[in-house]
Amino acid sequence: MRILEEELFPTTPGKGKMERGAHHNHHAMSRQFNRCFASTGTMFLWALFLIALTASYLSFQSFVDTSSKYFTASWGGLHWERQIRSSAQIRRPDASAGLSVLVTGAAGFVGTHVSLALKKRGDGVVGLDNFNSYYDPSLKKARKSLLASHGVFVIEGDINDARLLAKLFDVVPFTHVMHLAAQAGVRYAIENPASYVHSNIAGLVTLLEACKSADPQPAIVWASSSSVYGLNDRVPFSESDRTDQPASLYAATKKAGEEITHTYNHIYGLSITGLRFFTVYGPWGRPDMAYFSFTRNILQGKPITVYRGKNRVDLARDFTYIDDIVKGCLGSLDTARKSTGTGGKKRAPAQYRIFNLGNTSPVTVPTLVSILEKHLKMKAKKNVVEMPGNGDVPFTHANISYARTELGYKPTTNLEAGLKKFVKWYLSYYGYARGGKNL
Ligand SMILES: O=C(O)[C@H]1O[C@H](OP(=O)(O)OP(=O)(O)OC[C@H]2O[C@@H](n3ccc(=O)[nH]c3=O)[C@H](O)[C@@H]2O)[C@H](O)[C@@H](O)[C@H]1O
Repeated sequence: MRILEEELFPTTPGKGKMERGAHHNHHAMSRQFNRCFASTGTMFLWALFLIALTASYLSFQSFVDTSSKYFTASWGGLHWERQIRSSAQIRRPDASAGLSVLVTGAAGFVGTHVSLALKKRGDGVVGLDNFNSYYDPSLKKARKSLLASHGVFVIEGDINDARLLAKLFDVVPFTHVMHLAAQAGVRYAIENPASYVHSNIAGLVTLLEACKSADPQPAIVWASSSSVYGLNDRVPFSESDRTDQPASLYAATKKAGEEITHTYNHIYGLSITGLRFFTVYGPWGRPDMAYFSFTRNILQGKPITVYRGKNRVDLARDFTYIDDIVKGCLGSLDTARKSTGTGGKKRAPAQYRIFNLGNTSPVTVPTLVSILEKHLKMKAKKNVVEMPGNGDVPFTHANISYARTELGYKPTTNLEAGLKKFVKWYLSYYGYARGGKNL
């Protein structure tokens, strides 16, 4: 018994046996050697087995982590369905003219504003958001509370959760989907490329699958991006300009979204409107964006980094105020024609549109900083550095003629006025207005 154990689990494989073997004849030695070799081989197999076991345990753990990260939301039940139905209820005087909209990314910046605007005019709104931690989730929770106080219910869930989506379309026959959930940010794609594929590609397809199978099929309005113009240098950017030279993975996933939505329009008759937003800013904005992080740093006396293009040329953006964007979104929902498919089959050609929603007057980043300095009554500590090659483009500038004609879109807030409103909100939200503190 002891021998067997020694063969199976030698403490120092081979060593002792070879030393003993020196006193035996050649055959005995080779027998010993074979046995020793067999023992080493057995141990090797055991080691392999243990490694495989550990690897499968780890990958299972990561699968569990990933799944639970995305789908931890607890949803379902009668109370939950009642909340959804109530939130989706149209309360316009003429209910037949009202919309019932599923807003994805509802606790996001644009999602919050669009949801509020729809609710205020009596449309039904149900929000969906995964509350991920790309930026401070407490800001998203605060937006959720704001929405709740206006009667908009936001479900905590992921657009990749097909079961949840199917359930939602089961509970409410949404007329429209305003799809704003996405992994945003141009430069973050270098750090976390997978998150862009997860939300902007996989999530989009899961959502489109749910919309295609829904009965009735909703019309879809969704957020593309000015970044699809990439290295295009024809100004101002028109919808017909080339968009095949993206400068970032973010841009590439938004461009892919335009192609993917086209496919669903073509095959299944989904009505699609893609909106190319140009650097949207305003109250309740995104902390990862330049105007927001500059404000935070200026108030805290910390330096800001201002990127500059090649040959010391300032970067410029067609910064667009949130209220103008909201008008463009509502105009798109109102003019969207119905989807034409049923039972997952197209019955007739459906509408497919893409619009620029910009402000039409680009402003340089140093000018953005001076406007903030003026409103904050504080000087920024600026580090001017050459733009790192991580996805930025030198400038953006929207031609909005098409949106003006089709949607009646007409931006009315310039950067000076819009930043004034943003700073007012920022000071109040973070407690400065009450002599409070930096967050
Ligand atoms: O239109 C869009 O489709 C995109 O708009 C937005 O991207 P951008 O236009 O890059 O906005 P934003 O980060 O505010 O940088 C503004 C300027 O400040 C410069 N910038 C930025 C950071 C910094 O530290 N320093 C700096 O100079 C920077 O080089 C740039 O010139 C959205 O984030 C994005 O999700 C997408 O929707």
